[in-house]
Amino acid sequence: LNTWPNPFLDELDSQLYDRQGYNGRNLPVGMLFGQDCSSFLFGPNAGRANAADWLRTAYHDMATHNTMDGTGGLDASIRFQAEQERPEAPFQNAGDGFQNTFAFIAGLSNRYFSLADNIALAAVTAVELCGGPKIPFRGGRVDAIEPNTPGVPEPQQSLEEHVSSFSRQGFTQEEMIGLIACGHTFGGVQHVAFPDIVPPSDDPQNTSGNSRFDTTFTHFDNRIDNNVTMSKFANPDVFRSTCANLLARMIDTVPGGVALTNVLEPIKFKPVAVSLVWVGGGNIKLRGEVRVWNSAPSEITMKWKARDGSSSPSFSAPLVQNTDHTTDPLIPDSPTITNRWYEFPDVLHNSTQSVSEFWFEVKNDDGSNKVENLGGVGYHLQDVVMITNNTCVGIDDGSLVLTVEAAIRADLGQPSRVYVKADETDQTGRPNLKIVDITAPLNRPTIAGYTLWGATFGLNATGAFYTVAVDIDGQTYETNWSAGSLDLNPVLLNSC
Ligand code: HEM
Repeated sequence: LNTWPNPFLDELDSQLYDRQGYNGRNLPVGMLFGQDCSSFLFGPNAGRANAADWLRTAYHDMATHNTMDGTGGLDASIRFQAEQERPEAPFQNAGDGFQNTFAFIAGLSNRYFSLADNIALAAVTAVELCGGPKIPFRGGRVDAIEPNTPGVPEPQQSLEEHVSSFSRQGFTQEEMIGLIACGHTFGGVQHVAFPDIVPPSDDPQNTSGNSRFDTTFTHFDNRIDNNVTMSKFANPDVFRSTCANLLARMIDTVPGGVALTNVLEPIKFKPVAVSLVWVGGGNIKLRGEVRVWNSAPSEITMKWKARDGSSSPSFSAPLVQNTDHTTDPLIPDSPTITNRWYEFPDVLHNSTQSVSEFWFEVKNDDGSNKVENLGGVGYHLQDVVMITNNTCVGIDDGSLVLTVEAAIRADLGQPSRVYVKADETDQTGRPNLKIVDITAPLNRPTIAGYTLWGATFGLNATGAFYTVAVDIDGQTYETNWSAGSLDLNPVLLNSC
């Protein structure tokens, strides 16, 4: 895919592959990085595990799907209290596993990573980090804005009812048996949720009275005690590959009209958090890093072109590997993969010359050379708008306050609109964009071809991503930066 930048795919890639280490995403923390999958939101002695809650949440969210009319599916509608407390079906959504899952993942979503993608990835993370197989992952799920019609199977229903319910969800009887087995390798049934099925517990290590489906309730394996229909799954490889398939289909069961991405493959050479920043006095810097997948180039050189498309041998500087920055994608069944990070060169560019395009020459550790230029296209930048290093985030009375200062090119004429887009959540926890217009400065001197615009405002925000957008002559130009990359953008470390 030669469309760069693509912040949506970049973010999905980070969520899935920057699992442990630098830039590490937070879902794996819920598994304590797979080292001890017994970890539970409310401490160790409840006899419960996040892994079980996260997988069960994904299934119950999906189980409302109706293949006939395309309604329901994995769309985060399980977050609505109404869906968790269905009066017509007191058993199906019993227990606190859904609230627990949302308590963990709330705030980890953003404009590129919906709550529904988050639920799907939480299930994948639980299975992959707790001994299970790698599950193909796609992104692009859309969050429901209201509860779905009921549809989760209930424990007291007959086998026929279960078969017809799974058929409505898009699974055959055999797939139903498989999916339940794959799900019930984790966790158990809680006394607090099902007092008629499970007796109370006086075990101080199991205060919720969780009666486990098997003895390895925090480990993904084919041990599911007392299940005679499962002889095929006695072969652990068959169990793993069947579960990988069924669980992928489960999380990809989405409402009609929702288009998912292709299965994500790691971006092998990934420029991250790239932006031009105005550092004052007519000088700009090109900030960013490159994540290199599982190799250790001996040298990476950045080359660039000026705004007018010209280049010169002096438009060249080495990237510096930051040896503190490594990530492990924790891919099951793969040998240890180490991803390394290289920082863009700290070069001052003159704003009248500027930068319009860059690419890299890579010397690999085996002596071979490679040019990274998106297959000849090059990484293209806009320089119409950039933030300045007076941009900062502060806290006032416990709330986030964002101060934005943007340098906007003067030679293209007067912008019809300049506005900031910042991540917020709505009252149901769904990611939402706050859009704030910046009014034109009163007397605006032009410095080296740029005019400075600014605004300060409060945010009810997760503060994940920020954008300044400029409309000029029917065109929109945007610069993006993220709070997650604070130390990539030291400008943001300036507290206001
Ligand atoms: C006929 C279908 C199903 C029925 C009747 C059923 C029933 C149940 C019940 C009664 C519990 C106990 C819940 C609690 O005490 O909190 C449970 C737990 C669980 N279920 Fe299912 N289930 C079904 C299918 C599935 C599927 C397809 C999956 C996932 C692929 C799944 C994953 C889980 C997990 C992970 C737990 C453990 C939760 C924990 O320990 O906190 N279930 N199930």
